Amino acid sequence: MTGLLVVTAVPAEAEAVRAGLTDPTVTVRPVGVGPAVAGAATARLLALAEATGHPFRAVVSAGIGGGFAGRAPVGGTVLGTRSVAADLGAESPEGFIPIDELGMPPEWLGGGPSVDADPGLLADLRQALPAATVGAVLTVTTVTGTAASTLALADRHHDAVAEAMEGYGVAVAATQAGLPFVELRTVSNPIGPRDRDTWRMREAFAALTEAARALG
Ligand SMILES: O=C(O)c1cccc(C(=O)CC[C@H]2O[C@@H](n3cnc4c(=O)[nH]cnc43)[C@H](O)[C@@H]2O)c1
Repeated sequence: MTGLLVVTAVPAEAEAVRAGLTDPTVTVRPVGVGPAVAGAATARLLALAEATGHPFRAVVSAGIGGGFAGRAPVGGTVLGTRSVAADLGAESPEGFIPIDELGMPPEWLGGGPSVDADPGLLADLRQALPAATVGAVLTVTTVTGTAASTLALADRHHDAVAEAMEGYGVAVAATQAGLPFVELRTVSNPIGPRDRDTWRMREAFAALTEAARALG
């Protein structure tokens, strides 16, 4: 049995995680942006590891993300209680309808539109990262960039503290492989009207390196 698989979206996130690791059994791979490519690439990594007799024991979706104002500060660390496919559903004149309210059976969704973090893995990371904000992390395929959509998401998900673009896809891949999963994010920007000048990538990458010390 090999160690933990940590997947990030982009190589810069993977480098930030590697810089903080103290456990040599942790494998870090950048798998691409968005839930589809990240989920497919994670599934392939897990299958290859299994086929070569070195299966991973757990999967972490890690990287930077946006934080909901008042819930997760820029520069801070977030541990996901669950990863939610927040824009999977249907628009209607009355507003967004989540996929699970459209009458589709959960098995068509790989278990449902939200995957819970493994309780043991989450508890270990909470202990190692006591300052982290703990709550749901939304997975979106479009970065939220208006006040109206920020409000709608925050209203729909009272437990949500952050959003990113890969967690749910990686969570489905881990779950289908029967492996524990958790999402770890550091906050690079507030969620809201798009203003690239407010993004604090350097702080978020530094926080990711610090948080990675807890992995393994
Ligand atoms: O949005 C941009 O302008 C942009 C340009 C170049 C690079 C990036 C990234 O490296 C983002 C990678 C990764 O970050 C996550 N992320 C960060 N902030 C948010 C957010 O507010 N909402 C959703 N996702 C966010 C996401 O997981 C990306 O894959 C960005």
